[in-house]
Amino acid sequence: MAQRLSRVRSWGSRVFAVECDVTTGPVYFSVAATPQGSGGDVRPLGQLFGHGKVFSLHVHGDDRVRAAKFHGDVKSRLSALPRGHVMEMSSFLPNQKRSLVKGFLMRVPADSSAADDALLELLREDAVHACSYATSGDRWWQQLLARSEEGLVVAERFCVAPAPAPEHHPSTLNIVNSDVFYSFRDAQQVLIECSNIIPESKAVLELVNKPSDPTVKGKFPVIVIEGLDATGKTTLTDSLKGAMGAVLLKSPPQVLAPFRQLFDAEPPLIRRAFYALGNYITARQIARESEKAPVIVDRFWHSTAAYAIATAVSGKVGNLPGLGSEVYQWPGDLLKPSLVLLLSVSPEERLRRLSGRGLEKTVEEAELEANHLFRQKVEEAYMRIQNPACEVVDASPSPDQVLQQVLLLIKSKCHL
Ligand SMILES: Nc1ncnc2c1ncn2[C@@H]1O[C@H](COP(=O)(O)OP(=O)(O)OP(=O)(O)O)[C@@H](O)[C@H]1O
Ligand SMILES: Nc1ccn([C@@H]2O[C@H](COP(=O)(O)O)[C@@H](O)[C@H]2O)c(=O)n1
Repeated sequence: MAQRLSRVRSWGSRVFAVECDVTTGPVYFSVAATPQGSGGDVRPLGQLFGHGKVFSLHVHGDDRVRAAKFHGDVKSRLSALPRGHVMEMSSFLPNQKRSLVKGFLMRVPADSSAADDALLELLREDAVHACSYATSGDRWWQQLLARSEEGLVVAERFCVAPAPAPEHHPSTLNIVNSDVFYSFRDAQQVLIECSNIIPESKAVLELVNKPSDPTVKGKFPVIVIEGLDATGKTTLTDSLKGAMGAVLLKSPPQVLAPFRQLFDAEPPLIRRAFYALGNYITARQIARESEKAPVIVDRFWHSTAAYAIATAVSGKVGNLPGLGSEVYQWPGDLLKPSLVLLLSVSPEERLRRLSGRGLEKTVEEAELEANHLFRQKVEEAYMRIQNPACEVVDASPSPDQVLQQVLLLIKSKCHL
């Protein structure tokens, strides 16, 4: 057990955050080997641990690809438990980047034995740390569980105390290089690490590995059109192509289309690295085509970063990293467009356009519809990305009016 604990660096100084309600924010607590003066409101702890049986699980491990895959596996196994309620739970060292470990808090009725069986099975994996919660006297205890011949046993226990909310939401600690990649090499490294378990990674790596200098664009302007789905990007980019005699490119590029569905089903680490690499392929195409004509690009790095940040940061828009944070910086080795335009329509108009189109939605698109908070976070993250920042375009008028408005903007910003 000592060996198991040693892998969880500084367990005693970790803070735990449980997302009970995304609108009110997480409940924070810390643990210590001996009781400490609580000095905080203990009622949320009672509300968290005091109903039925409560367990928490964290997936640690040095192999980040395996840990990411296993985390998804744990979630589906816990979610399948009858009469269970699963909440996101993370543990972290306050203000320490890359210290976040993701996990779950699970509540089941007191008479349920299914959860014990599931934990016993999961604890076969070294990377899993499971705890139960119990009260004695006026204190709550976190009990680290281990497998034994008799079943689950308590190996060690820690006293729980309320902890103050950190300055920044904990999910922001691990965005860099887990959700958003700021160099070709960092994204490429994830797919290299995946090659054994996802053979298609090798084919993607071969497509991106072609040598060239992707940061340099040609003499013609490069205009990126961004926005949530159904804001009119396809309609506008097609019209701009005709009106400007431009070349139309997309990110992810067509060559990655056969792999997209597969990578969309992978955990964020792998999925986001795939989209990041797609931008470098598109950048190469932009560099080549902008030597000959203006280039219009349907989605680029703003989309990759904004969706990734909005997904990684749970809860309210206020939980996003602040304006000026490093997470909104453009990758130093990625070609910079001349202009980025963000199409914006009201949520009602977007839904009208989505339903009018009647196409099948991706899971993420379906979530956008259901989750107002998520949509707000994606739009806010789009607008916080810097250098180049995007110009917001009101895309609610008719297609032709939007086209004329955008042509004028391009003329003035790109000095055409
Ligand atoms: N200015 C507009 N006014 C009214 N309807 C529009 C306008 N622009 C596009 N639409 C309609 O809205 C729907 C979505 O448009 P479009 O496919 O261009 O959006 P998109 O941003 O490319 O979506 P996605 O990202 O999901 O591919 C289509 O049915 C399209 O005809
Ligand atoms: N450059 C990009 C483009 C897309 N994504 C991800 O794809 C989804 C939206 O794509 P559509 O084809 O539906 O427009 C969205 O969920 C993004 O996560 C990306 O990451 N980078």
